[in-house]
Amino acid sequence: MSIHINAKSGEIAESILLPGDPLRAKYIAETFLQDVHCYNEVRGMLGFTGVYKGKRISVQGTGMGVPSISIYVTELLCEYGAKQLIRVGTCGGIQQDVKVRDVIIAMTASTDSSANQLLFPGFSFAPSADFDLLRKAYQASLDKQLSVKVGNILTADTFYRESMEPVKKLAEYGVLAVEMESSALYTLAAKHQAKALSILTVSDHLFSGEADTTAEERQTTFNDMIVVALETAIQ
Ligand SMILES: O=P(O)(O)O[C@H]1O[C@H](CO)[C@@H](O)[C@H]1O
Ligand SMILES: O=c1cc[nH]c(=O)[nH]1
Repeated sequence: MSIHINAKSGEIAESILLPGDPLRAKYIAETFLQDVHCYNEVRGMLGFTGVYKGKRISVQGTGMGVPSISIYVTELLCEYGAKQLIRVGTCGGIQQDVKVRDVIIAMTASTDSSANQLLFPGFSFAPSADFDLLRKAYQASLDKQLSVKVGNILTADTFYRESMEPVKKLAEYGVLAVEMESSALYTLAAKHQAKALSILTVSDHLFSGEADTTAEERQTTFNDMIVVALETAIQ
C-alpha cells in the first residue's frame, strides 16, 4: 500500500497504461482486458489489473497536471515496481497539419512546469520517451493505418491561458500539440530507469478551433490509441 494507491504487493503489473481520467481507466479495463480486478479506489483514482493477449497489464488513472501524475507515477515506480509506463491521453493540436483525431507520439516533452527547473537549476532537462516503446508504438500505428505524428509536445501547467503567444512561439519551433503530464512522466521514468511513452489523441485544435465531432468518432479514435498502447506494451 502507498499513500494514494491501496493495492497489495503484486497486484499491479509491471506494464501500466496511464489515462488522465479514472473513468477512462475503467473503460479500458472493461473493454480490452480479461480477468479484470480493481485494485484502487482511493480518491476515486481508479486502478485495474487484467490480462491482454496473455500478458498482465494494469491501467491507472493519473488525474490532470504534473503534480497529480507525479504522485501516481512515483508510487507506481517506488512502491509497486513499475517498469513500463504508457500514458494514453488527449491533447490539443497546434500545427496546421495536426488534425483532430490524429495520434501523436511524444518523442520529447517541452514544459512550462517549474518542477524540472527546481530539479536541475540552471539547466533545461529534455524529458524524452523510451526509444524502444516509441518505435513499437509508431509501427503499431502504421500497421493500423492511423494518421500518426511523432515529435515534440508541450506539457503545460495551465489549461486556460491569458495569452496564446507562448504556444504560438512553440508552434513556430515545431511543437505538435499541448497536454499536461508527459514531461513529468518522462522525467520520473528516467530517474528510476523505467521505460515511458505518451501516446495522445488530438481532441481539439488550439488555433483553428476544430474539435471532436461525434461521441462515436471520439470513441473509435480513442479505441485505436488504446490498441496501439496495448500492442506496444505486450511486445
Ligand atoms: O485526456 P487526459 O489524459 O486527461 O489529458 C489531457 O486532458 C486534460 C485536460 O482536459 C489534461 O490532463 C490533458 O493532459
Ligand atoms: O491539455 C489539453 C488537452 C486537450 N486539449 C487542450 O487544449 N489541452
